[in-house]
Amino acid sequence: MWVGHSHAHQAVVKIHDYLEDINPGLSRKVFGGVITSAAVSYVAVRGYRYYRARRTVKERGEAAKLACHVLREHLEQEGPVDPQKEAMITDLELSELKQKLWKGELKALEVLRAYQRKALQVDEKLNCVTEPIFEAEALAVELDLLSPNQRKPLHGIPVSVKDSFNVEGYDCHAGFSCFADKPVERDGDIVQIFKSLGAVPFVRTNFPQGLMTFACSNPMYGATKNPHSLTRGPGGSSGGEGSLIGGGGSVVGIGSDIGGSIRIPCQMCGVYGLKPTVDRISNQGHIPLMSGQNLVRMTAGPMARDMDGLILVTEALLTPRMHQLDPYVPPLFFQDTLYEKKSPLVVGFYTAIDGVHSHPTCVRAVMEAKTALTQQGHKVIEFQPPRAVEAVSNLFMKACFGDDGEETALYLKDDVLDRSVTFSYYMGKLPKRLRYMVSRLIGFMDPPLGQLVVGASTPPRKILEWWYLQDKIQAYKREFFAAWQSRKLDALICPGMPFPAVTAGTEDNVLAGIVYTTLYNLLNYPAGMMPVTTVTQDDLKRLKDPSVYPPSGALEKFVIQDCEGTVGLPIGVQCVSLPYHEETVLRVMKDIDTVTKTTRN
Ligand SMILES: CCCCCCCCCCCCCCCCCC(=O)NCCO
Repeated sequence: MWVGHSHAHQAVVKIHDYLEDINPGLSRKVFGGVITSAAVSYVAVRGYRYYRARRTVKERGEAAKLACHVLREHLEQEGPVDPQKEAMITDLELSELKQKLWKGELKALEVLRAYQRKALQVDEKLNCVTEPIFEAEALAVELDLLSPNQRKPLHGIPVSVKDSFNVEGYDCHAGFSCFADKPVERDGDIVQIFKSLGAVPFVRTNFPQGLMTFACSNPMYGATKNPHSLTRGPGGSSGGEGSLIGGGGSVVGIGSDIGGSIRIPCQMCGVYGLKPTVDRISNQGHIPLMSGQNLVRMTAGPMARDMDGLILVTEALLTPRMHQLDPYVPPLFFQDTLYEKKSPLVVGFYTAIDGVHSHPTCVRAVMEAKTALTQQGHKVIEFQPPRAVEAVSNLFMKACFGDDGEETALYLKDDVLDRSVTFSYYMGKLPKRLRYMVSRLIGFMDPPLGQLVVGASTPPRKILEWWYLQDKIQAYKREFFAAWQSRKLDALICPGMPFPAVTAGTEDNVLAGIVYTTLYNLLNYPAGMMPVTTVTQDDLKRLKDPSVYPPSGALEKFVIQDCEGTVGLPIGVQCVSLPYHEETVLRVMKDIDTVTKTTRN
C-alpha cells in the first residue's frame, strides 16, 4: 500500500517537474484541470444516477397505477354486475366463503371479480394496493373447471400478497429502484403453497421502503392510509395488507415480520395476524434484505379479517407441501392436539413493559382478554418479561443494525429516499462516535429510544464479538424460558403496540414502541395479534391523567397529543407461546375472540 502510494507520489512529482520545465505554471493548470474534471465527472455520474433512479421510481409508480386502471377498465367492460351479490360475497367471513366455494354455490371467478372490484375501490381511498396480479383470472377460470372432488382446501379464495414476496413475472424491489423492473422467475414458496391449496393470489400490497420501519410509504407507490382514519398510518411494514384487509378489500393476505411487521398493522387496522416461529412457514422467495443476518430472522405469516379465517389458513398452510418445497421447514404439520387441548391453560399477562408506558386502551384490551380467558376456564397470572428494553437494545438492535445501515445505504445509493426512512438512514451515515453521542442525546428526551439507538450504534466489530452476541442471545432465551417455566405458562397475553395508529409520517416519534413486538422476534416465539376493543372517550380522558399514563418521555408526550380524536380506533392484544406452538397461540386468540367479538365496541 505504502509502496504503491510512494510510486504514485513520485510519478506526480515527475510529471509536475516535467510540465514546469516546459512552461512554468503549466503544471498548476494541468493538475487543476484534472481535479476539476474528476470532480465534475463524479458529480455528473452521481447526478445522472439519481436522475435515472427518479425516472425509474416515477415510471414504476405510473406503471402500477396503469395496471390498476387496466383492470378497472377490464372489469367495466365485462358488463352488468350484481352489486348486492358482490357485497354479500365480500361480507362473508373466510370460513363461510370457503363453504360456498366448496359446495359450488359460488364460482371462483365471481368471487375473484367481487374482490378485484372491492380491492380497487378500497385502494382508491387508502392507496394500499401496488398492482393487480393479472394471472388471477386464468387461475380462477381453471378452478371453476374442476370437479368437486378435485377441489383443494382453499379452493377459490382470493389472497392478497405483500409486495415483498416474489410473484412470477413481477418485480420485487422493496422500494429500491436498483431492483425495479426485474421480473422474478418463480413464485415465493408461500405464494406457491397458497396456489397449490387452490387459493388465488390477486393483488400485491404496499410497504415502506426497505421494510425496516412501521410506517408504510415508499417513493414508487406513496403512502398508505389507515382504514379507520385517513390521516393516520396503517402500521408497517405489512401496512398495505393491514389497510386492504381492514378496509374490506381482502379476506386473507400474506405479510412478513422481523420486528413486528405483521402484528403492528394488525393492531392499527383491526385485523388478525400470526408471526410464526422462524421456518415453521417457508420464507424462501421473500426479498432477501438482511438475509445474511441470521441471529434474528424474518418470517412470513398470514393476516386475516376474522379469527376463524386466520385459523383456517394457518391450518391449510402447515402441510407436507411446505416441507417438500423447503426441507428446512420441519415436517411439523398443524397440531390438532395442541389446538384442541381440552384442559385449561395457564396464561401469563402484562399490560406494560418497564420504560415504555402503555396507552389506557391497550391496558384495558389486555384486561378484557384476561377476563375472557378466565371465563373460558383458563388460569391467567401476572408475568413480566425479564429485562425487555435492555434485551431488545443490546441484542435485537445489534443483530439487525450491526451493519451500520450499510446494506440499506448500498441499495439507496443515488436513489430516491423516502421520508419514512430518513432517521435510520442518516443515523447510519453519521461517523460512529458522533452517532453514539447523538444516541446519548436522544436518550435524554426519550430514554428507551436512546437505549435502542445506542444498541444499534455499538454493534459487534469482530467475528468473535458476533459469536459473543449470538451467545448472549442464547443466554437471554434461556433466561426468558426459565422465567416462563417458573410460572408454568402455556401462553402469554400482552399489548402488541402500546398505542393506536399514529398520524401518518410521525412514526419516528414512537419508535420505542417496537420493544413490545421485537422481543418475540428476538426470542423466536410465535406471536399473534388480534383486535379486542377500540379507543373510547373515557380512555382518552385517562390518557391525560398523569397517574394513569405518566408523560415520562418524548414517546408518551407525543402519544398524548397525537391521540386527540382517536375514538373508535382499534386496539388489539398480542398472544404468545413457545416455539412451534402456533396452535396454542391460535387457541388462546380464538378463546379471547369468542368472548370479545360479541362485546367489541
Ligand atoms: C444503523 C444505525 C441506525 C440506528 C437507528 C435505528 C433506529 C431505528 C429504529 C428501529 C425500527 C425497527 C422497526 C421494525 C419494524 C418492523 C420491521 C419488520 O418486521 N420488517 C419486516 C421485514 O420483512
